[in-house]
Amino acid sequence: MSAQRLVSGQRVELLRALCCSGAAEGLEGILDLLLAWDVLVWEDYLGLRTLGRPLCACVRELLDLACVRGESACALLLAAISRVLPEAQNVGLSFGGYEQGLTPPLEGAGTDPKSAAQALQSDRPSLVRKLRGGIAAALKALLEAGSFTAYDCDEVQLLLYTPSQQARRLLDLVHSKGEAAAEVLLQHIQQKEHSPTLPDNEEHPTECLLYQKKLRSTISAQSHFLSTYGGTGTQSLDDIYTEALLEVAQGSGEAQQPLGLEDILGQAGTLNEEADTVLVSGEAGSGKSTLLQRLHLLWARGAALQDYLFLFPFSCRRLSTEERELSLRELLFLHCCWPDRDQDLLFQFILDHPHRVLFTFDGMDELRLCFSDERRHCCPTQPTLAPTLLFNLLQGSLMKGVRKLVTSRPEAVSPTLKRYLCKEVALKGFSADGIECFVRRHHGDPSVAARVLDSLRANTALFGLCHIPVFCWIVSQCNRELLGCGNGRPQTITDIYLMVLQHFLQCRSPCRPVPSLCWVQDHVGTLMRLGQLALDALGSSSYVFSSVELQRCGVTEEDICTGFLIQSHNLSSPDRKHYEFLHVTLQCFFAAVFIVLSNTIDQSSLAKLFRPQHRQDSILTRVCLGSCLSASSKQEGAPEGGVEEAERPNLRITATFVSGLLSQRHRHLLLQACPAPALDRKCRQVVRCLSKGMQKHFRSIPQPLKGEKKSMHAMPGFIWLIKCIYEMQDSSIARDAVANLEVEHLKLTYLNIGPVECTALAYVLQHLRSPVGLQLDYNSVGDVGVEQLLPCLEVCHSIYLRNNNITDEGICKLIEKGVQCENFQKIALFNNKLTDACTKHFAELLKKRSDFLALRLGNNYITATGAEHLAEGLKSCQSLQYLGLWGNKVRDRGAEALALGLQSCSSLVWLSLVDNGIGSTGARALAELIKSSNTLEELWLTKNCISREGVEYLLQALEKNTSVKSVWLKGNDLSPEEVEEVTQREKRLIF
Ligand SMILES: Nc1ncnc2c1ncn2[C@@H]1O[C@H](COP(=O)(O)OP(=O)(O)OP(=O)(O)O)[C@@H](O)[C@H]1O
Repeated sequence: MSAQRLVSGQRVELLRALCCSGAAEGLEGILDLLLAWDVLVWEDYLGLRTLGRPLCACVRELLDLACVRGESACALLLAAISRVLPEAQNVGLSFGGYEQGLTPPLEGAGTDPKSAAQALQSDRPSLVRKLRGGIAAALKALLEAGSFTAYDCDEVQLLLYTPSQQARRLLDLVHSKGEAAAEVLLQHIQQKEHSPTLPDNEEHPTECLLYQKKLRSTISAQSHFLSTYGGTGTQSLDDIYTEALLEVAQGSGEAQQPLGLEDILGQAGTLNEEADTVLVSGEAGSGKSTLLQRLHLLWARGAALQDYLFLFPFSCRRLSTEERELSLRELLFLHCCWPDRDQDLLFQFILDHPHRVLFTFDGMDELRLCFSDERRHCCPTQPTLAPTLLFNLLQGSLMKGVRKLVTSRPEAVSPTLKRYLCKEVALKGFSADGIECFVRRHHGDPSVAARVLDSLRANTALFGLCHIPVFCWIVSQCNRELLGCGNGRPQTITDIYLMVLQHFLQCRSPCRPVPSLCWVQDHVGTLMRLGQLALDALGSSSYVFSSVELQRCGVTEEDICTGFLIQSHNLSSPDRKHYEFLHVTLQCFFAAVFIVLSNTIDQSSLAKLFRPQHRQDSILTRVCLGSCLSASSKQEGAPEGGVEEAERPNLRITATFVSGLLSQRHRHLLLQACPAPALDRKCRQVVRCLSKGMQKHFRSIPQPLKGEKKSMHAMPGFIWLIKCIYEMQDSSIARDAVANLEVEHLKLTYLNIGPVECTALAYVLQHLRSPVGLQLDYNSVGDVGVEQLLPCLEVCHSIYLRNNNITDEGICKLIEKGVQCENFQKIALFNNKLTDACTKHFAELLKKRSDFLALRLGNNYITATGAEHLAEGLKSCQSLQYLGLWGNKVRDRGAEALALGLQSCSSLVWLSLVDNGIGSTGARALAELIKSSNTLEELWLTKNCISREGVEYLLQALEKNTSVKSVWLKGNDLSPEEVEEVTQREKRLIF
């Protein structure tokens, strides 16, 4: 098809692709290329620029202009679009081969430009890339040469421009100034290219290198040891660090590829080219701080991230304790590393080279305030509050262009912050292999490691929990308790934390080295003192305690010796010690112990802990826990006007522990320290709260529209309630909780559901009274999660597990169970890691279950062999209505096998073989299927390699078929004329 027709025929799609992100970067990049390739002259460009104009209007004008200019302009436009737009935005666009076929002139390699101004135009795309990290230095050169005025410089550096826009604005201004200015700029760029290590400004490399050396050795010393376990500091990170699973946060719908550590700051998964902040999100204890620590260590050793001359690590926990106003300069030098000399020069160098600097901020969720972009602060030397500095750095108003790496729990990432993210990477904890590797590293003695692993494999719920590194660490740490626990095998998070409690109290407490059955009673004082400290602080998002705070709660030296509190090295000085809990989840656990054992917690406090926590509730939360909050945390008061307090995911974790502690299984322990009536009362109240919480969710279910299923879309709070119920380990509570849930479809997509959540979900949902469709798409269920879900498969008529990292191993277990489940009729497994190995099992399922309705296996790794196995099952299947194999590789042989297998199937309504490498031979076989079927309505064959000959078979088959409504054929091997011709003959062929 001609390029002109492709452009005019796809006008709507092109408009959507170029405007959907709302950012002008795509269009501007295209204009750069078109200018360089002489498709546009300067006047065209000025007319098409986006400055101050609606993006869509500019795109429309560009499309019109290309069409008017004719075929070669359109061909180059298509080539430019395919080069510039990210793949996700190109989906569905057809470039008709123009993206490769017509080779545009190489940037800067065409005819030799006659003048510097022409060189700026023909090299424009690469100049934009080169300039965007060094605007300040280029302006300085132009200013010094008298080509630019201070006013020009200000105009280029307007805050509202992205770095690329600043670079373009600079080039535009140079163009308007003429040849002399262009020469200055080119010369500056050439000089810069000859000194690649320290671009822009070479004046003070020695000072920079000296500071870099100091920074490296400081960071290396800080990150060498893992900070956990009693602060003994003896576990080196090199010995214990285990790779965890990292993925681009979901949303693209693409199959997830695991990322390596260096990919975090690489291109993969970039959503917003103009933003400089990368977020690593992960649940509590998933290893975010440890991952940052590893990156810091590697940088300090020169083993990773070497593009960055300086790395400045920050802890949000520490920033939260910073009460002074301070400037960016003070923040860097005081919080990270003090320069021994030439501070002014060094700081100026840092400001001039933002792209060579990396800031990391660990634990955004621990800041007391929510991210806000309302208070602007742009001056690097003017003091302000630490959170204001942080927020302005993240959004790029301060030190634009500097790379930021932030970690946070997912709940604490607000939509406002998301707007400033370049990309989001999800940290998913350990894989099954990772757990094994960690346990082996943790135990010097291989026989102990083997026994721990055996006991984990024998207890799948516990194995599921070990995907979260902090739980894996506890389980490994407490191997003696684990291996000796006999029947009472740990199942829940509370079980694990009670195990570590017992371990520390018995092994580390100086006063009672002999293990005792009454260990709670023996240590009740310690528990209450540490519990009160933990709870007081949680109410005000405090995680670091001064000696004064310890004294206020009566915490003794002996309590500290138990090892739950460690000295906070960053904040302690010889005369002022500060402490923090070993891990924040342990702080939550101690807070829960206090809530359960204390007689000062009244009913309303407990009720409020279980309320859904919205932001506006956070002040309330403080009030609700007021009875046990100490004076100091109350005094902190509300934040300054306009800034919201951060959410408190830790209160949810605390509530989960409270539920677990009140479970009957732990009653004997708690009775050592609390009378039964008090425990009964609290337990009854928690059960009531959980039940009420569930009812509230059910009440929010809308009445279905006519013809639709009654469906509930669960929010994160629902999963939390389910986890609390699981912690109670009482099936009657689980049964009552869902007794009133009457839905046909339960949607639990994008909720970070991993194996731990699957265990809890299955525990509760198995009690549903009528079968549901369980939609778990876009989570991290994995093979272990699938196994955990099996108990509730009985009540599922459909299960949707798209994009969940599931392999043949997990799916085989699911099918084995599914074959026996009466209600089970549909499964969707799009975007997983399935291969031919699982197809025999599906064939068995189809043979044995005469009422199975839908099998969707799109975007996996199934080839012709797998299709042949499936076909065996299809031969005896008389119920299947939907078969989806989009994005596999069954090719002609597979299509033939499937078509043959489906010949006798009198129920099939919908078949998708999109993008499967099928040619005309396959089309011929599918034509036979069309002839024999009187149920098939839709056949999807988009993106294959069927030629005109293959389509002829389909045409002839359709002449004899009345049931088929459409055969989708876009993206096959037909010329535009052929497409025209066949659609004239058969309207049901859709291109
Ligand atoms: N990659 C890893 N290799 C070895 N151990 C790890 C790893 N990640 C985490 N751990 C263990 O788990 C503990 C908790 O991890 P970490 O503090 O990094 O989690 P986090 O995600 O930052 O938690 P939170 O959000 O609650 O602060 C660590 O102290 C360490 O013992």
